[in-house]
Amino acid sequence: MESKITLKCWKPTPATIWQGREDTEEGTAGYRWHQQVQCLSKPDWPTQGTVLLGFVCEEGVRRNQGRVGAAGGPEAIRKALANLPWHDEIIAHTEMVNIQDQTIQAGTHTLSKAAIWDGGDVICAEEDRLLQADLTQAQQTLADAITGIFQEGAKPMVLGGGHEVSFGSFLGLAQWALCQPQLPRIGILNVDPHFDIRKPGSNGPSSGTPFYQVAQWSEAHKWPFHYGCLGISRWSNTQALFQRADQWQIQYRFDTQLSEGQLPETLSWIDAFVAEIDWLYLTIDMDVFPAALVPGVSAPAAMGVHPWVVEHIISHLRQHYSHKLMLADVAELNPTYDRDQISAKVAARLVANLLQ
Ligand SMILES: N=CN[C@@H](CCC(=O)O)C(=O)O
Ligand SMILES: [Mn+2]
Ligand SMILES: [Mn+2]
Repeated sequence: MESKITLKCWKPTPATIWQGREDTEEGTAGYRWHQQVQCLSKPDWPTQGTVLLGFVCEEGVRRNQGRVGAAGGPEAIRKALANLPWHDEIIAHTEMVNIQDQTIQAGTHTLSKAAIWDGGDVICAEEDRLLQADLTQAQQTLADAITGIFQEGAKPMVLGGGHEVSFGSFLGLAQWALCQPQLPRIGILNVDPHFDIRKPGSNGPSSGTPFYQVAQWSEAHKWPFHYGCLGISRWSNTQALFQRADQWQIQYRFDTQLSEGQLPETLSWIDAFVAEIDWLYLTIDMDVFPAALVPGVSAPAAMGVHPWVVEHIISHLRQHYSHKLMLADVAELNPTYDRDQISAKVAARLVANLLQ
């Protein structure tokens, strides 16, 4: 089934992005991601596996007075992913086609979990950047793509884009929740020094407002607002934001509580958060990491959380809550300010750790 997304806002990924080293002497055991990921030429979603979906958008960052460049995030993440070693079962390309065409009989293969498709990009068109409607339209297109992927039986993994990606990601999962016989409780876990609960200003929603928008949407739909933040910096949020976080009973841990030594407490905090929900949406803002390690972001953090800690969090979620972890995205990678692709490589590792 072709999903009803606005094709004006969607582009397939050129297969040429998926390039890298080839260790031919090792056979398939030497494969990397570029030898396994298959690009979809149309938004005609597969019935299994994971679909990488880019959100080519920095309009929210611009409106939030940030350094633009995050629209280049999805391409930079794909290029960094391309050369990573593949750590799952190998699927022959003909089998990928067959999986998509559903011509393989059920039970004749065990490879469906390993399939990773490149589902192209949702675009916030450059020529229309000054129009609020287009950010909203891009977020809605992303949401519809996500819902369509779930409907077909696959899972989306979203590559941002500014953190305005999160309103689209949430909406996509929420639309899928509304299709369920019993409404699941959705929780959002944001790994970020910022709450991103600013009130939209006169220029509309931005990268600083996504969870304010989620809170409003939830209130309008009489849904509870389960929102937790890991890595909040005292020095990256004003009193107004802390007051709103308290008023909305947002649960959070500070960056100063996220050292490796404090992992047991952090993982217990996560256990308590996840116990209250049925579906988890994980969003990782790349500006949570120290700028010295991850310089390629819109708003760099002076100190931040070490990537090891975030990798531990991902392993914990995968090990204990893979049945609840429905959706993840990575936001705010800005290749314009990157150095030797190191930020893109950190983002790619996070994505790879979430999937393999
Ligand atoms: N996505 C969020 N961005 C931060 C930006 C902070 C800054 O520019 O320093 C925020 O709105 O709080
Ligand atoms: Mn953010
Ligand atoms: Mn942030």
